[in-house]
Amino acid sequence: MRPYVIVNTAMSADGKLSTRERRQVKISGAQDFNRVDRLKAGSDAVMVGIGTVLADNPSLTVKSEECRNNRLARGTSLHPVRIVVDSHARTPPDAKILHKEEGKRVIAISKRADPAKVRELEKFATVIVTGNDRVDLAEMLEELGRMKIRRVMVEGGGTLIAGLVTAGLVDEIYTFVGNIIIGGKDAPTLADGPGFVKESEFCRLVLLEARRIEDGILLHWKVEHRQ
Ligand SMILES: NC(=O)C1=CN([C@@H]2O[C@H](COP(=O)(O)OP(=O)(O)OC[C@H]3O[C@@H](n4cnc5c(N)ncnc54)[C@H](OP(=O)(O)O)[C@@H]3O)[C@@H](O)[C@H]2O)C=CC1
Ligand SMILES: Nc1nc(O)c(N)c(N[C@@H]2O[C@H](COP(=O)(O)O)[C@@H](O)[C@H]2O)n1
Repeated sequence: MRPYVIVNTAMSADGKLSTRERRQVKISGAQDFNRVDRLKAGSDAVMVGIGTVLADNPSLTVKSEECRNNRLARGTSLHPVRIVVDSHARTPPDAKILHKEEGKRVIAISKRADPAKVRELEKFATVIVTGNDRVDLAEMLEELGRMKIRRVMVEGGGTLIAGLVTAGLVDEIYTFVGNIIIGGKDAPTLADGPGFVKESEFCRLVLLEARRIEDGILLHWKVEHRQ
């Protein structure tokens, strides 16, 4: 069974996740960062696409002492499993996600990945192989389920989220909308990729909550799955 998948992103008031050069922007304030930390701490795994690793070099660790202690008290590892979706094994061997603090890492690759790069990554991470040229997201999630990962938080970016949404693999979405305009038609958004053409293909959402946090608003959506 695939894990429950929760997407979390911060976007500007005009719906951008970062600048057109894919430069990371601080959109959330301290209060929202704490919420994200709690969401992460409550997950078995946190996932990003290779685009985010190359652009931001994130560590994806749980930050607050309280959240770390709660995880340890529950008998789980200090940090959720950190997962990179990376068809061609482009994750730099010195990426922070592979080295910052203890914990399990998973790199999901396709059959087309360069074996030499894969061998290098296997020193730091468990490698899952699905798909011929691109990671098969449904198969990857099934494999994560077999690894006893029940709840995955996806931190982005827009290309990976679009792939997951298109494949009907997302259950909930949190979007924090901050009080800035980043602009630029080429700046990343929540769901990039080719987009849907027909209205019947659109991903439908149910609004669970809209809450002010500092100078922005948090939207919490549930995804309506097609029967
Ligand atoms: N504000 C926020 O909350 C966040 C912002 N960001 C921003 O987002 C940007 C990065 O986003 P983006 O460039 O879209 O990269 P992503 O992190 O979404 O990674 C996309 C890559 O994932 C790989 N991938 C493998 N299989 C699939 C699949 N089946 N479907 C989709 N993708 C797949 C592809 O590379 P390959 O084919 O090589 O495997 C693809 O190019 C950065 O600017 C970052 O700062 C990121 C996270 C959160
Ligand atoms: N929640 C949130 N708010 C913002 O303003 C952001 N820019 C992001 N970006 C995401 O956070 C990751 C940073 O992870 P680490 O602090 O290195 O653990 C970054 O890669 C984006 O995924 N998120």
